[in-house]
Amino acid sequence: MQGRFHLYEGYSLCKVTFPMRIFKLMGVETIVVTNASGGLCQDFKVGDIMVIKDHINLPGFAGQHPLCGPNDERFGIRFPCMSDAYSKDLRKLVLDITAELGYSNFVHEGVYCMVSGPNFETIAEARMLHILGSDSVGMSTVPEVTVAKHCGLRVLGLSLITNKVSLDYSREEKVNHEEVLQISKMRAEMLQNVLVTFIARSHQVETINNSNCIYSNAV
Ligand SMILES: O=P(O)(O)O[C@H]1O[C@H](CO)[C@@H](O)[C@H]1O
Ligand SMILES: Nc1nc2[nH]cnc2c(=O)[nH]1
Repeated sequence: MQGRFHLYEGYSLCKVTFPMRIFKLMGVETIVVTNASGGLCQDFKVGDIMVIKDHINLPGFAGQHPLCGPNDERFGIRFPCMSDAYSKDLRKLVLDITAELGYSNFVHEGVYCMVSGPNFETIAEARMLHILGSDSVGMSTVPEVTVAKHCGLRVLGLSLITNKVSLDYSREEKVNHEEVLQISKMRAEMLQNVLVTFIARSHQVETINNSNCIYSNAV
């Protein structure tokens, strides 16, 4: 896919996640999700890639959850497990690939937190998210991954750190969407290299077949 639907654009989470169920019905088994996010982890630098190892579904805590409502048993169970939403095998494969490509210095694993947006975080909000265990924050991905996991798709998630989120009242810099787009363009080729190699090698991971799907926005 080129682009995605966002909650902040006014789409329901049912619409935001609809492509996942279409992919499932098409026979796709694995999805690769990419996004842009703000770095909360102080070790992260602008331009780093975060391999998503877990997420925090903040809108979900407030009842904005794509699986609310009657459960469609054709896709998955009522109470799905979410503790392994991001495949360990796929994470290992992509970490091996980035090491081989010489990218290790700017690739990390971390926890992505979804907020609804559309505003960027206040400093107090950013501090709270950091304390809660988030390494980066963005406005997408989590609903799609939740629905993908619900219907048995395997997920690889890559997040490009496009800006550092300010946790400090004395810092003057302000995040803006142009910066997000600019860093995304800057890193597009590198991410493409990673993904092309990942797809070529994905047969090495036992249960992957060739039915992979890339689902990205900013990159
Ligand atoms: O759509 P993704 O890649 O998550 O992009 C992120 O960047 C945009 C804000 O600059 C928001 O859409 C946010 O979610
Ligand atoms: N919420 C949020 N989304 C982003 N997308 C890219 N950067 C950011 C950020 O700092 N905060």
